[in-house]
Amino acid sequence: MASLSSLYSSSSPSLKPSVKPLTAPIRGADSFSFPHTSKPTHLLPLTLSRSASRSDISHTNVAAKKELIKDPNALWNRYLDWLYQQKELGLYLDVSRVGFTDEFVVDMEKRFKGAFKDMEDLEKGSIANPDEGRMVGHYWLRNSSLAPRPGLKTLIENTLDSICSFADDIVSGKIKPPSSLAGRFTQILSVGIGGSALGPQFVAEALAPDNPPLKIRFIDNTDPAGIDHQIAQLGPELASTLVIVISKSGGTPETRNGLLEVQKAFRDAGLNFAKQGVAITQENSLLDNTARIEGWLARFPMYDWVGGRTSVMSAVGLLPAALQGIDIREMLAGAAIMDKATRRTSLKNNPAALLAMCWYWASDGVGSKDMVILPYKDSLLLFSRYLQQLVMESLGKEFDLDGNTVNQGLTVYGNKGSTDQHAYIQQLREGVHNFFATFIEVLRDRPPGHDWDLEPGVTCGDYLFGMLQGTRSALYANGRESISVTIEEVTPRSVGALIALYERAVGLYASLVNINAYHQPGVEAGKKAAAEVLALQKRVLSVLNEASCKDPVEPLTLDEIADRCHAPEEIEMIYKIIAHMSANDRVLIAEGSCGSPRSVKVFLGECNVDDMYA
Ligand SMILES: O=P(O)(O)OC[C@H]1O[C@](O)(CO)[C@@H](O)[C@@H]1O
Repeated sequence: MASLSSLYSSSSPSLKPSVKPLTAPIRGADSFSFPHTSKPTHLLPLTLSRSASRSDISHTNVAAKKELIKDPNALWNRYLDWLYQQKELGLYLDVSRVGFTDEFVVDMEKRFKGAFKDMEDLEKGSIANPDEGRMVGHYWLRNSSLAPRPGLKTLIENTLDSICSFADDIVSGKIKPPSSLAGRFTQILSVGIGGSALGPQFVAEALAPDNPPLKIRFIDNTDPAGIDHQIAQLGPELASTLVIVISKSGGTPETRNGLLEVQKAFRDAGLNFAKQGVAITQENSLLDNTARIEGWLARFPMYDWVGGRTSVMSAVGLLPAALQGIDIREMLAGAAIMDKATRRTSLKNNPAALLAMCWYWASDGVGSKDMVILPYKDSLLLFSRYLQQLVMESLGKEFDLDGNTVNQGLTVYGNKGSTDQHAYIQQLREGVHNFFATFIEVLRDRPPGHDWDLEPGVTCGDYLFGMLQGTRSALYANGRESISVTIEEVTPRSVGALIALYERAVGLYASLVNINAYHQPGVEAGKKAAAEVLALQKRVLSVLNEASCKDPVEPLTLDEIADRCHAPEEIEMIYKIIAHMSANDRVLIAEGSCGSPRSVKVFLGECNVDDMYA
């Protein structure tokens, strides 16, 4: 394995914005109203600063709230007029409670021409991620014939076949764990973070049967206590645990740490990790090479042209799903149907375009309002967390494609209904008006034959339904806009479709606001800073070691340590490093009070003449 510092290496692209004026659209001052009652909405070229535009907009909404349609007939007609249905999937989209105007739609239809063209080019293999010089091909995963080269088509199909047959062999016990005590694999421990965890987590929560052939657990952080907890929960079943290490880059520090911790647990238990380890990563990545050299049980590919946050229909999401007994071909089929539906170039008949249009309307095309996702179904609990990365890592960008500073984004949060009704819906209805809601409704309450009336004529599911409809109405009555997505059941097909719907909506929205949705340059800054902290920690230890090897030992103040590290400007960070190490029983001894850092004097409990910290 490479050293920590090499794993932290940063490659943030240098984006130099030009000084062109910002031209972002906003809606007009009297625009928060429905057709028939509204004055025209204009998309104005904006040359003000962003803060100016935001305050203008919030005043707009407060003032215009009164203009919402209250007449039930007019609302019903709007509902009928805009209701979208995808028959094959049993999916409906209702945008009637978003207040866009006819004029806005006409303007957006023009803008969508460009967005549809961008999407068409992307699907044909254009370099849709220009900073990284990459194609963006997650749509090919569910329809390999779209792949721009025959070799890619074959790769996609072969990988899918090998996922299915490997999963079958594991589930059937044809491939067994090496320990003679373990009959067959019973558990999966998935190690990965971000897009290498969120998709598998969402799919597992949504679709895993009550008694899956293999149960799944996740290590998705570098929190030692969290890792210990997962391993402790496995207990003796570690011997029958398939460890799937997922990292597109193969060098993400948190994932590497998770792997090292799990490998140690295997060593401590006298188990052979390699015979239970599976890697999902790009060919020749650090992880891939490690898995190959150590002879892990299996390796599956990640592709350059699939981003982490859209990787759930690659081996990243499909392998864990198949091992849990989830029908992955149905997931892919649902996504493929949705892909077809969202390729249509008529705004009204394209559910992803309708979503993107509503986001644009509701957030003024500048993220001025947050998107609250409210699935009324426990199994969809993680949908909002999944969407948080998909939407925010894709749309949260400083620069647009022309280098203008735009600070774009759309904040996503949510949990589930009706639970949230007893948490934050109070603020949504009556408090600060900084959001729009998306209700995810599931028509089927529970499998047929299990329902019963807990009151005459009323089931438990009727309550859930009532809570959803009640909240939607109550929010609307107070001028809060909402979108409703309805599916018949939570199935592999509908989950695949939901994922595809939002992937496409994000892509279209990104085109509308002219940003690259497929890179994440901002994440690099935090990684780089973390690497610097760890490098400073090594210098601190080295300085302390030198002082502690003296006779007598020379305890150092924080100022002295900072001076000897040639980093006086880092004194606060040095204090935090020392406080953290001392809280964790390291060899370091700190005298004085942590509450008054100037009183602290530090030396090492052991002197290391070879200075292993240098
Ligand atoms: O799969 P990897 O390469 O380990 O990356 C994990 C996650 O880290 C990010 O790059 C952000 O740091 C995400 O985009 C990605 O999903």
